[in-house]
Amino acid sequence: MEKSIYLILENGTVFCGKSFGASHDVTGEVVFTTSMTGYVETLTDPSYYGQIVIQTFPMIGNYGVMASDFEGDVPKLSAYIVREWCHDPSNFRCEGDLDAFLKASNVVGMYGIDTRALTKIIRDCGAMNARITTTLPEDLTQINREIHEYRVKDAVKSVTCKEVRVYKAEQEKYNVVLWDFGAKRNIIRSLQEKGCTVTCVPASTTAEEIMAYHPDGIMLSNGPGDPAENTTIIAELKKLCEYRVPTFGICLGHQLLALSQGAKTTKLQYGHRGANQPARDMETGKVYITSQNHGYAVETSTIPEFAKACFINANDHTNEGITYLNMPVFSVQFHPEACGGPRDTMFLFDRFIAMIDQNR
Ligand SMILES: NC(=O)CC[C@H](N)C(=O)O
Repeated sequence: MEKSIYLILENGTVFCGKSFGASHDVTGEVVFTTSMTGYVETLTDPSYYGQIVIQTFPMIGNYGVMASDFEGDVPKLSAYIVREWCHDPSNFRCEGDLDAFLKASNVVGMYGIDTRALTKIIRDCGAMNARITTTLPEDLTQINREIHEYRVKDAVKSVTCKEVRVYKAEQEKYNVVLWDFGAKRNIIRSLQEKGCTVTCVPASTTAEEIMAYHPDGIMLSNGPGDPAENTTIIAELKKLCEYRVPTFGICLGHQLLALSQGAKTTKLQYGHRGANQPARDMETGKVYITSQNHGYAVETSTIPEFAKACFINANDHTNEGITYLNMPVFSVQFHPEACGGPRDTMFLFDRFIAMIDQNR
């Protein structure tokens, strides 16, 4: 029999569920993702660092876990909540089940709770902190204070690569530096497919050090945490932009780029996390279905006059992309590299390559 465990939300609500995966107490920000598939990518996406992730889809794990779908080396999220997990996955690529994977990765899992009720609370009250605990004390005052005070610290520093790594393209045509703030692997794969040899550099790299690689293009990766906290990176990025090298930013990369050019970011009520978020191309009016995972957004009214918004979210009209008019630079809030999610916006990698070609 699995043990009972408790989820204590910052607003005082307590859910009782069952334990799977690792079993220890953990605190984090609770967020939900609406993806129906792609849970392996969700579990290993470094952008979830410090978060307790809820899957709104009721049954998770039916095709098992396979290392070739990982988006990072190991899971960085704090805990994982599902309605029900699949004990007997079926898939020719399956290498193990969800429970074994969470145990091996030391990630706390919770199942058997009403994830719909939980998601409704997050939708109404906004993303909030929570604690998962094996023992529920009678007096919650102390725990409630700790939950309330919890903040993710050093998010980017905790997930960036420790040293430079080079990923060769089969037929190398371009040399791209990927500034790694917690990059998903499919960004690297997508660039390699386009003939880019990718030099992945740690978040602490300076603009001068990046320029020393003589890059044809620069890719700014996704990553965890509050974008505005990365003040050193933002200052380096401002310097880097002055070299006018073709640059493409994704998610956190998009936010950092905007911040470096004087725009502001705000926290969304409960963020966009899922595989069917609609992003409207503001020039053509065409709507693309995109994969997303973010809790912050660039405030449209703060976008500088030398830039223009090029995508907006068709649900809540928040900014989803910016093109800079004074330099060969553009960025998007969603994930064109997909995984898990639709490949509708893969063409943005071609746009980046075209920018590089034009600049040569
Ligand atoms: N996936 C990402 O890059 C997320 C960016 C940022 N941490 C946010 O939550 O908004």
